[in-house]
Amino acid sequence: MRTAYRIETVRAAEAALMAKLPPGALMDRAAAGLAAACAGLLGRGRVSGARIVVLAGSGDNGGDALYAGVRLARRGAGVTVVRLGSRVHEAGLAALLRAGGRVADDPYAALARADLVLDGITGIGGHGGLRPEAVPLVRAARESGAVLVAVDLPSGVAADTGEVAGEAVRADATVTFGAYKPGLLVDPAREYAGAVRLVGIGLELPGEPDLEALQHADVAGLLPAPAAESDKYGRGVVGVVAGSKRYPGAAVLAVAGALRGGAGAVRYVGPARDEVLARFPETLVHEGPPGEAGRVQAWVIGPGLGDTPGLDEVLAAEVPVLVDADGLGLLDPEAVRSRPAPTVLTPHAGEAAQLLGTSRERVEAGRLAAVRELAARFGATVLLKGSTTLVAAPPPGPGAGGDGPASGGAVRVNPTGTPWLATAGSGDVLSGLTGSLLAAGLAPRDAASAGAYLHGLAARRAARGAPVAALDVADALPAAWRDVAGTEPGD
Ligand SMILES: NC(=O)C1=CN([C@@H]2O[C@H](COP(=O)(O)OP(=O)(O)OC[C@H]3O[C@@H](n4cnc5c(N)ncnc54)[C@H](O)[C@@H]3O)[C@@H](O)[C@H]2O)[C@@H](O)CC1
Ligand SMILES: Nc1ncnc2c1ncn2[C@@H]1O[C@H](COP(=O)(O)OP(=O)(O)O)[C@@H](O)[C@H]1O
Ligand SMILES: [K+]
Repeated sequence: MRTAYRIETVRAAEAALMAKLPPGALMDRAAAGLAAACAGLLGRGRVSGARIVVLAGSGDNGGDALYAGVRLARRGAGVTVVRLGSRVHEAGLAALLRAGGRVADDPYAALARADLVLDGITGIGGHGGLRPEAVPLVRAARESGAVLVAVDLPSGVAADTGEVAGEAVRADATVTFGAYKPGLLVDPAREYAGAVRLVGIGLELPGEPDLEALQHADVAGLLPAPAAESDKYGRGVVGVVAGSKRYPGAAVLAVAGALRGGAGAVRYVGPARDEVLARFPETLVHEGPPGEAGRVQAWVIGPGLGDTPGLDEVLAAEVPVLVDADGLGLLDPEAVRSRPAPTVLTPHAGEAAQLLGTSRERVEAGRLAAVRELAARFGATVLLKGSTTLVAAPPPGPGAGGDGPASGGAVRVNPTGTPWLATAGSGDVLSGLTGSLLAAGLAPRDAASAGAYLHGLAARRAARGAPVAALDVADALPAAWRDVAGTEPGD
């Protein structure tokens, strides 16, 4: 599990640790890790003679960068400091000057010649994005061809939310201290961070993070496996209400996902029975209303459904329900909140915007806030799809499903996937898959995060650098499942 903590928590852990250590010890640890990472990026034997520029802001983030500069200067690098703001970390600057570093006469000339630039403008103390005077320097650093290394965070991004107001440093790599910050894992900020390396500085952090990303072994521990005596009903039946005369394909895709999600049987309800059966003869089909379809342990409703017949009936069922696509358009928060069984909503940013009464752009700029807000408003587990897929469980309530702690618990960020997934119908596969995991007995937050994980992995396998169609993703799900399930704990 990869975990991330917000600024307040990191600062509290830092304060507790600093109280036990001599002054400067933590910054020294951070600078040592940073310098080692820079040496690695420059390459073996390339530190001596390397031209390094430190962009130093006024806080401790600049201090880290300056002390890393000291270590690199002692190994023979030529280190030049560009001061931003009225003051810099004076002890750090003095140490760097003693080690042979100097303050740049012409910052742009220094940047143009640099092999590596350290962005020490702001870290977790930054607010309000890059200031105007920093913008041209950051652009010059980006255009210079030097390796651009962000210290703790790319300056200009919001550590807690992943939001980026205006310009920010686009780093090749970020060396972060003590803990990942949410912004390093959530777009748009994630994209600015480049390759992220965590340097341990000995922080003791709380057991419950603000954000977590499952890894193979975590997902392996969640996936259902049939016992020797399981029958198909024991493994769970997932009901899929999807498709319409206009969009029969959505039904086929949702069923394709559902058949690969671990349920023992898939029941399809809707007008696309012929299309579904032609492709998947193993599907149980039903043409009447969902309530008469027979036993079902979890419902998926919405993909390609048009005007959503059956939504009220499905929501009335006392089993988990996943609502996607067209089903989301008519959703009444109170109807969802008052359900005794869990509900999972799987909007993309546009659908989330509609549900929240805001714009798509605002959802994409502030995904974490949007997913938390939706989970609270609907009392549902929400899987917000997109370039960073997030899963938030609701705060406790009738529909919470009992798997989230008091606050709703950590938001999960999905680490798999590929931009090739942005293809029509791939969301239908995901809703079928996730519904199937729900029917197999996974708790809502686990079903949603394991579903997103497998879906993203399958897409990567299917794509391997080329376009994929949604059905290719569904076809790659068993291989993705095997990759994950074959993982030993700790892998
Ligand atoms: N507290 C600790 O024990 C440790 C802190 N460390 C470093 O310290 C950093 C936090 O240091 P600080 O709290 O001093 O904060 P920062 O260095 O992140 O930034 C605060 C300073 O930047 C200025 N500032 C704020 N927003 C700005 C903006 N948009 N543009 C330009 N300047 C801006 C503020 O006036 C303040 O002087 C961490 O990110 C990390 O790099 C590490 O050394 C590890 C240990
Ligand atoms: N830029 C992106 N990078 C990675 N994955 C993406 C990106 N954009 C969309 N996706 C993923 O693609 C899928 C698209 O689903 P959705 O928007 O519901 O499309 P559809 O309704 O056509 O099925 C989701 O799993 C989503 O997370
Ligand atoms: K920085």
